[in-house]
Amino acid sequence: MSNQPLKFFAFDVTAPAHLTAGSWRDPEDEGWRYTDVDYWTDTARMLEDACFDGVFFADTVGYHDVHGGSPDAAMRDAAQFPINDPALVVPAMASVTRHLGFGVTASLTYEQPYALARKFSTLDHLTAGRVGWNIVTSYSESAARNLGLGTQVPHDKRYDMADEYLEVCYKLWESSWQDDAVIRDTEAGAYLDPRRIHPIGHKGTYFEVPGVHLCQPSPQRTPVLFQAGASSRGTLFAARHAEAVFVNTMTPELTRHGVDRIRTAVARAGRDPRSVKVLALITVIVAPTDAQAREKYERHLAKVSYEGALARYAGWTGIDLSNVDPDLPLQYADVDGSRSIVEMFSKADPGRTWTTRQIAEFIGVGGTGAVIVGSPRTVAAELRTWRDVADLDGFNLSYATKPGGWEDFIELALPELRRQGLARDAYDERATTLRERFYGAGQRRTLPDHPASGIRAARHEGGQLPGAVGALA
Ligand SMILES: Cc1cc2nc3c(=O)[nH]c(=O)nc-3n(C[C@H](O)[C@H](O)[C@H](O)COP(=O)(O)O)c2cc1C
Repeated sequence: MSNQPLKFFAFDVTAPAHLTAGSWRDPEDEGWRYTDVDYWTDTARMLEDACFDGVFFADTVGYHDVHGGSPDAAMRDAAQFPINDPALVVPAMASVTRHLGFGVTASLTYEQPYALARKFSTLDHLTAGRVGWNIVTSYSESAARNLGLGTQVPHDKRYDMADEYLEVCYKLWESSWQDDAVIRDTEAGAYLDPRRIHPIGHKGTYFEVPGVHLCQPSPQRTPVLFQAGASSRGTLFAARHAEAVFVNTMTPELTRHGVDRIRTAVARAGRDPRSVKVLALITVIVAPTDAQAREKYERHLAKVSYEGALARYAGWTGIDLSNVDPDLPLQYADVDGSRSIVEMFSKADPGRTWTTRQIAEFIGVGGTGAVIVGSPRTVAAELRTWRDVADLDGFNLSYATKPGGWEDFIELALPELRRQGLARDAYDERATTLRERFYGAGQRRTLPDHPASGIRAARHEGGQLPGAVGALA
């Protein structure tokens, strides 16, 4: 268990509504401003003033059309739809901040590694090393249909492809360019020294990338790698590649089982299990007193869209519950969508069964994460319990309305968390990149036991460089 101050990320999406079904109906909610760049720069300033570690953007390249066999319910409730590309607001947010990190979800199923590696190198340059990639393989049939695959790649095969995808990215980020390849030698007439830029020569089962990376080395080279799929295959993937995992939550005890499983898998993969940071999805509803917080929560509950919640569940998992008796208990089924979400409402707690109605009620506020409701003291006590029981490093904070949910957290809960040593009140000025935020000042590159470091070492430090593109005259 970590005694460091907790890490806090704001969990958001570039869409009018995220995990709380019907949040947009609250007059205080400003989710509709997602198309306005000022909204994002204001949010960035607010989070940096409060010393948040970062903002964490969810994303999907599909829409929820499984519920009732149509996208109607998702469209009516703005259930993660319409949705813009989060990567494109990051440079604007970075330009008004110096410390805030950016976790950006991007699917590897619909973009070649060569193109994605370039996108993240660009973001790492423009954020001065403050970017992380939340690696997802996507759960959405509609994404597969509209992006040319017809149907989804089967669940476990997606992760097999993802392993090779990461290998290609590591080669591009870590080994293609030497640190000193940009020389800007006006005398010799050479901006670059081609001898220091190397083709990666990758030819694998799924990908072929013979050439060089398009970008010069960025501050972190490999962005901080996040992962959030907790099925058996997903956990194996996380154990190899993730530097931080993002977990759903129901109770601290159940979350602990998942966290133990991840740390055991990390150790089996030959890495230090404590080096993988665990962030939990949580929504905090805080007010000056417990009673006022409860009232606020009831107000949010009254606005929850039952159909909107089920449209989300159906989209995430591929399971349509629209024609199921809402009070019948449900059982686990293997799906090509998110298996961890199906597991959460079936196998995770052997002592409990779930009905459609209960799933909709749970998801309604804060999605697949627990909701903490109370005064600043209650919230601090709860977060401490979650940290200790579930062995967490921090939280990804969702909201019932935005930006009010985070404003309340910052104004009311943070001072108490700071008093109790649970939250920082200043940034470490020496740790300027996102990776240093996790591992301390000076650690801009992946840790030695990470596979990206293996590729870096094999190509550079071992002196065995692959053939250079050309030679300077
Ligand atoms: C807390 C949390 C947040 C997630 N956010 C996203 C997201 O924004 N976009 C996405 O495509 N998948 C998201 N996922 C889905 C997973 O990353 C994963 O691709 C999916 O759950 C399927 O993998 P699994 O069967 O191993 O769980 C999220 C999962 C969790 C637990």
